[in-house]
Amino acid sequence: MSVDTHKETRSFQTEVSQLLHLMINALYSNKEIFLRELISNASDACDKLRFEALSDDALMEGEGELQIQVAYDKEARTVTIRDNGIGMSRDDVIENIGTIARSGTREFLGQLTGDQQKDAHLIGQFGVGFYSAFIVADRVTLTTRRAGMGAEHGVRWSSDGTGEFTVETVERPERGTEVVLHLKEGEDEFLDDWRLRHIITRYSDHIPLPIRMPKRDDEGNATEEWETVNRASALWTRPKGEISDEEYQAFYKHVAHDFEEPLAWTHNRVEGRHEYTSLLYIPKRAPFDLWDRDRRHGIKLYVQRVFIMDDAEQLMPAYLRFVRGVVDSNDLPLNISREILQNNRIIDGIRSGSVKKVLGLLEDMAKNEPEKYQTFWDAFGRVLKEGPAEDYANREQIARLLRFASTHTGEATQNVSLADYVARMKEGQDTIYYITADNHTAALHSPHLEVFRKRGIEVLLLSDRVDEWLVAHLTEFEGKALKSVAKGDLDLGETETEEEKKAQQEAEEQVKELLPRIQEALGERVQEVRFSHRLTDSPACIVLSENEMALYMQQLLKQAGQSLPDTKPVLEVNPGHRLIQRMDQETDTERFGGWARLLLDQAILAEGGQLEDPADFVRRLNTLITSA
Ligand SMILES: Nc1ncnc2c1ncn2[C@@H]1O[C@H](COP(=O)(O)OP(=O)(O)OP(=O)(O)O)[C@@H](O)[C@H]1O
Repeated sequence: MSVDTHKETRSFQTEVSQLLHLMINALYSNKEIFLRELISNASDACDKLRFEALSDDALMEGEGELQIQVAYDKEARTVTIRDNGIGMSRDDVIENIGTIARSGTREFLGQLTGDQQKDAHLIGQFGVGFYSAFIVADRVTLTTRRAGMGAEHGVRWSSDGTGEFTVETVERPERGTEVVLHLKEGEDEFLDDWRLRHIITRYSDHIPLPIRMPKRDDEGNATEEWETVNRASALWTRPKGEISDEEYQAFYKHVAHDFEEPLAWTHNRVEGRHEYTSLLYIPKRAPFDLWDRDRRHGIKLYVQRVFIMDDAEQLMPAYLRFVRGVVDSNDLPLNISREILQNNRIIDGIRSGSVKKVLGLLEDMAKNEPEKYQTFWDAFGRVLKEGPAEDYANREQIARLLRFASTHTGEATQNVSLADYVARMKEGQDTIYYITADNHTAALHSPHLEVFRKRGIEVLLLSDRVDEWLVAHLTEFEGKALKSVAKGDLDLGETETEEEKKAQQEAEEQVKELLPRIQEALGERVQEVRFSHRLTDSPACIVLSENEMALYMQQLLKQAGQSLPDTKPVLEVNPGHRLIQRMDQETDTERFGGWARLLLDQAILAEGGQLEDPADFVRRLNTLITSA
């Protein structure tokens, strides 16, 4: 095979250029992180080689010890990071360095504001990896060779970070990657032995490979000898008591590619039937692509300290996809593949054990550190809400972790637990009431809440997309049924006083001829017209049957192109309302029909539904107003 050696100049993908520009400003105050990022990449590359070499020993090319080297050259004003890991082919380089192949990148860039501090957070969440080199360097040259390929397949990539890069094929006997940073004017602080060692021990101490720097002689001059600067043992293998919070935090930043501290972690060595160690973290913030259910999961799988794979989604269910960390098994075979992981008893055991640990960690936090838990909930609550549907076995424990907005406060913050709700239930109340709506305000102002307000009964206000899905699977909590206030018959049972019952009966008696008239006027448009026990201020509302989807959800699905069975709503009218009483007096059939349609249409609108012919609605409304 002939080798394509030509040198080509290419442009960065537009997104990369934008990111580079914004990142350099936003992260400047934190510039030393470039070293952590490049060491992280080097360590990942060594992990990958070790794994691939399990099935193809030749990839090691006779050089067994994996290591990372960091050096600097005062004269040339360069810092070099070198690894003997998997390396890259020419195609790999073009694909990996110079493009960002992540969905949602454009949306992410759109969120950046130019406000340095805010952007730094966002960019941190996004992860800048290799590109962070350009914070301190005005030229970066990466030379690499993929393990197992001939020396003639070396590749050199070079760029000043302003829009273009060059790639050429070069001779490179050593496998692995070398990144040379030509420092910008004023960045000489990194041409310092002590400074570099300090950064390495601060951020990369836990990297399980040796990170080496040239040994210095008594005069401070570099010798030919290399010495290990970091601790170089896998953090999770050490006893808990010997690991400081700072070490746990630094390790998190490495595994999670996050710039922020984690919110909490749980570190466990499990012995017995299966032996494994897990170190699992809850991040503080949601990564920008968390909502994508197909995105990569954050657990790294190791077998006896050998890295096996990233994003082992079999280790964490989707509703806990925000968890990051490592699992290291002693029982799995080293040659395990993704396919084998699928139906593996050991993996199933590790997974259910890890889920328990995470749920336990969250439960502790909710109990002992409610403010911290709120931070967690605000970031990841919507994901956790997928839990009861996905994880039937743990649904009670998950239910205890849920938080909702509620009429108790009326605020949009989701901070009411089901247990809080139950503790406040009225005498005689045996049901947990909720309403689902398109947004918090719509929920809070729904006519369905009127009678609950009057009786002082709390209603949970559910307005996340996932909520309909949640309540379809979570039908009870501690023996109390969860029920939508907008669906099915409403029986407020013993909370209704005799007096209230009597007043309702009288009001119904007064307008009792009305129901068949409205029914006739609306014909096929409704399933049934009946008197309501739900309303105090509104004249009418739509009621759905127990297993029907809320109107705003039906709307969403229709917009997404799904065809739904045509269902007809039940219209409930408020016998005590003036509009209803006036309709009772209306003798003109045509005008009565107009009022009846208006009643139905406004009830649909209040429910977040959409009218089939809004212009017609407006015309009818105006006719009625002018004739009234
Ligand atoms: N030293 C290296 N050896 C081999 N491949 C590397 C090396 N550095 C980077 N790469 C490749 O380039 C890709 C992009 O690296 P980059 O640091 O930009 O992002 P990342 O590490 O994938 O994620 P993040 O942006 O979250 O850090 C890596 O996924 C890897 O495939």
